[in-house]
Amino acid sequence: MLRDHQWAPPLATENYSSSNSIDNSICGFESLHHLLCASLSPQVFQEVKRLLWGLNCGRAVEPISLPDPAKALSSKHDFDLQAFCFHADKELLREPRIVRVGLIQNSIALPTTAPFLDQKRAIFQKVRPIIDAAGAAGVNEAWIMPYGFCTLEKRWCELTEPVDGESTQFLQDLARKYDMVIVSPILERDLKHGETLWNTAVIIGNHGNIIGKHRKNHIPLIGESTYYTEGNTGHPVFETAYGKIAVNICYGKHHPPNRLAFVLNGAELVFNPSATIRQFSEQMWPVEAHNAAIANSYFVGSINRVGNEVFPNPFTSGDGKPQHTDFGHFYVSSHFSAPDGSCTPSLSRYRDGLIISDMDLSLCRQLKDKWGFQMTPDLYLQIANYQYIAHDTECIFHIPHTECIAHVLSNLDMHNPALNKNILPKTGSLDHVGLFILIE
Ligand SMILES: NC(=O)NCCC(=O)O
Repeated sequence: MLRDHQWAPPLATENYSSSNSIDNSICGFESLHHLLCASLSPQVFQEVKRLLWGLNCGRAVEPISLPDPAKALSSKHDFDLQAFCFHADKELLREPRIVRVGLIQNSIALPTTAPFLDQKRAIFQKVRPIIDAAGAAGVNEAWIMPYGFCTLEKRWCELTEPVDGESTQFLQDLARKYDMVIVSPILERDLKHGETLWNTAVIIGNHGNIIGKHRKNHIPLIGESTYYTEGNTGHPVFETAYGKIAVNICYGKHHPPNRLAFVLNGAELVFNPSATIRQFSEQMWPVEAHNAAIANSYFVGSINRVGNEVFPNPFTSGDGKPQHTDFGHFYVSSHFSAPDGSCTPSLSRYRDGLIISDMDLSLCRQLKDKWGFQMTPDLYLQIANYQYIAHDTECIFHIPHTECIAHVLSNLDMHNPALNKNILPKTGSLDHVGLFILIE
């Protein structure tokens, strides 16, 4: 949007691999949606939109208008603000279950060389007006710190917090103030159990209470695995005042059985807070999110970090390329995907932003009834058991904390005791989560 008027179609010979490397835009546009809207005739754009973003109840996903104070905050603090609505069919026996959900994408606020406490507090200050803007909150993987894991330096461990630490306290006040549920992904230090580190999402209830936590359950081999291991919280689904939610942290989005486990435990909305760059997964980003929503009949909220983070000491990424001081451009592009295959456009590829969506959670059940993708869970449970046996000899000593077992048991039991009987041997270890907000 910022530079749309300067854009001209690229020459056929132009090297697309460098076409977005200067300002991280897409040929001068903030998002694919902006690019196509400006480049195609209205009729062609309508048809392209139908194919790329789908139809919800027979119509394009509708933008909705937001109150003026929210728009004023977005102009004043220069963040992208977009809002949409997903409908469901009217049911005879159930009232619509409409919730309003927000995802926040944000960059770090100070250079990675600034004192750590200043870095963290500056992010709080920056995110505060975005949360104020919609009375909704957003998600990023480990949102209160740079993505320092790529450097392999252990100094970033100083930015760990316990589940009830400073960032949780900061968000608890806002959760109470706006009556919203917030998911906050942090680098957790478990002070009660040997100071173990985890990549964790804390789920804060609308009364400021801590509902629970989830620990990232698939760790990519790109540095993170030298800080923490796979989480031990299973696939918890959290009953909130507004709906049943789960968090599938970043790399977990690539694992279909992982995505399936959340719906088997009752999830209606799954957040995917991420920290990832173009070279890894930009082309997979919308495809995997939409696929997760379709295959599991739940809504997905995908969020990524913003910007390029430059670190003081050069490092390599183990790919044979020269040393560098930044990991790469986080392509951001936060958006929502719905169980019927429709989705919202993405937020800016390079600016902070807040995307809000009203969604009727009835759509989850309606799609289950229509397509029946969950009619044959036993097939998948056999696979789950097989995998468990295959790993058994290696993993037998990985006994989760009692507290975690209890947590997993209660979550599983609550939603599907019949299936849990079979799932328990596999999920007898715990995982974690990210950050999002529900309003109303
Ligand atoms: N942070 C993280 O899990 N990154 C993995 C890369 C990706 O999944 O795109």
